[in-house]
Amino acid sequence: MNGEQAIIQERKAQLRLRMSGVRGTLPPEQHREYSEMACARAAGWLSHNHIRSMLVYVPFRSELDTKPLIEQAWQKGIAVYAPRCRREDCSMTLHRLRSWDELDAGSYGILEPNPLVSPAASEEFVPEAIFTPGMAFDRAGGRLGYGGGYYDRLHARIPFSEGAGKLPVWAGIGFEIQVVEEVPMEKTDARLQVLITEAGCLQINEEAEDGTDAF
Ligand SMILES: Nc1nc2c(c(=O)[nH]1)N(C=O)[C@@H](CNc1ccc(C(=O)N[C@@H](CCC(=O)O)C(=O)O)cc1)CN2
Ligand SMILES: Nc1ncnc2c1ncn2[C@@H]1O[C@H](COP(=O)(O)OP(=O)(O)OP(=O)(O)O)[C@@H](O)[C@H]1O
Repeated sequence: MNGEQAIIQERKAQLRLRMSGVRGTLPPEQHREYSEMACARAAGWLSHNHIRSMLVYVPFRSELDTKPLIEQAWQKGIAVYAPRCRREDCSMTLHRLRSWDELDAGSYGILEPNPLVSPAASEEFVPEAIFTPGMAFDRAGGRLGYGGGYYDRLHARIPFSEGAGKLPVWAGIGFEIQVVEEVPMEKTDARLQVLITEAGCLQINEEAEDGTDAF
């Protein structure tokens, strides 16, 4: 690790500390209302872009509740996939999710698809949209996760998938209170193309000026 990377990682650690409690400050009623508003925006965005398959996180801790989005997608016949963590190498496998019964407590206590009921999709499979979780986001596509690098690794693998046709659109979905001025980004961190919150759906078009890759 070089000095510049070490500084960015230290800034990320500080931002994680600052943001870790923020989502939890939303009163339950607001948490539910904002989750529904953001999910409705996300569902509208899917329709507008004729998206037929998506990867989406199943919420844990105080994350935005993506269940209304998943149910909307089921109703519209959009194929829903959820990730399963492999802690050994911080990678994720993608599993088709057809009902809530297919989920079990997995890594970190996150509800994940039971692989016996829903086997992993092939490594070549690429969903048309990927909704990422985050502790913080910025308006230039910056995203801060829990620090496992799970989504960065997924991004690193997908463009190189054998036979991958269209690349997915990467969209962050979270609460407006999670949007900060700037998330520190390393070279391996990819930027989101869309940011959806209860307040709006932001299309991020600008070229990054710091050399970080776009999702
Ligand atoms: N709903 C959801 N699913 C997700 C993610 C997410 O952010 N949200 N992830 C996004 O990448 C991955 C899981 N990443 C995680 C990484 C660390 C910890 C965690 O609890 N870390 C401890 C400290 C270290 C440890 O116990 O190993 C902590 O925060 O206290 C949780 C999830 C994949 N699935
Ligand atoms: N493509 C990759 N291959 C290997 N290691 C990677 C890759 N991308 C990121 N990493 C490493 O993973 C670690 C965590 O990265 P980072 O802090 O960006 O996680 P995060 O985006 O907050 O987490 P997550 O994606 O799990 O929510 C860092 O040490 C980073 O160098």
